[in-house]
Amino acid sequence: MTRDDLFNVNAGIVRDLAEAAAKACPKAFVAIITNPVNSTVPIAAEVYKNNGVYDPKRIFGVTTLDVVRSQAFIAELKKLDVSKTVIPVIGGHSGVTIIPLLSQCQPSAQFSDSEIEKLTARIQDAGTEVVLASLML
Ligand SMILES: NC(=O)C1=CN([C@@H]2O[C@H](COP(=O)(O)OP(=O)(O)OC[C@H]3O[C@@H](n4cnc5c(N)ncnc54)[C@H](O)[C@@H]3O)[C@@H](O)[C@H]2O)C=CC1
Ligand SMILES: O=C([O-])CC(=O)C(=O)O
Repeated sequence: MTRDDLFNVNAGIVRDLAEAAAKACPKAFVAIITNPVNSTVPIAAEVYKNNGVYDPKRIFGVTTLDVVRSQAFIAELKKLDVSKTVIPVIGGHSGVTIIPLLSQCQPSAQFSDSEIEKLTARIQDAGTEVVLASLML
């Protein structure tokens, strides 16, 4: 089970909320956290397009957890102060679409090829572990 399995229920909820927002407050900044984020953001974008009010600079997917987890894993590995570790993460919010920019880590850190491989996989899979755990409750 992954975030994609949440699609059937959540797609309709996001569509209806986006429809209402496109009509009531088309200029608002919309931050979409509902999973699967990689699909719910495009759904909202399509609804806004259908309403003739789409502005790509106003619709966002929330992926901050991927940043926070990257910071925690890197600080742990490199014995850094997590509160001072900064690591940009770009892309989406699922598996290989989550792209931690390890070379841009601050303070700067050196990673071996094996560390890059393991860290990247851990960061990309961490959220899926959370989704799985919440479904087992
Ligand atoms: N992008 C991210 O980093 C994260 C995404 N999420 C996603 O956020 C979503 C919510 O997660 P939680 O807050 O943990 O769940 P939750 O179960 O605590 O809250 C869900 C809320 O949605 C409401 N709801 C249910 N059906 C609805 C409908 N038809 N219309 C409007 N509201 C409805 C429920 O009453 C409940 O208050 C999930 O899709 C989860 O996967 C959660 C955490 C992080
Ligand atoms: O839906 C959730 O609670 C989990 C999630 O996206 C994450 O931890 O990245």
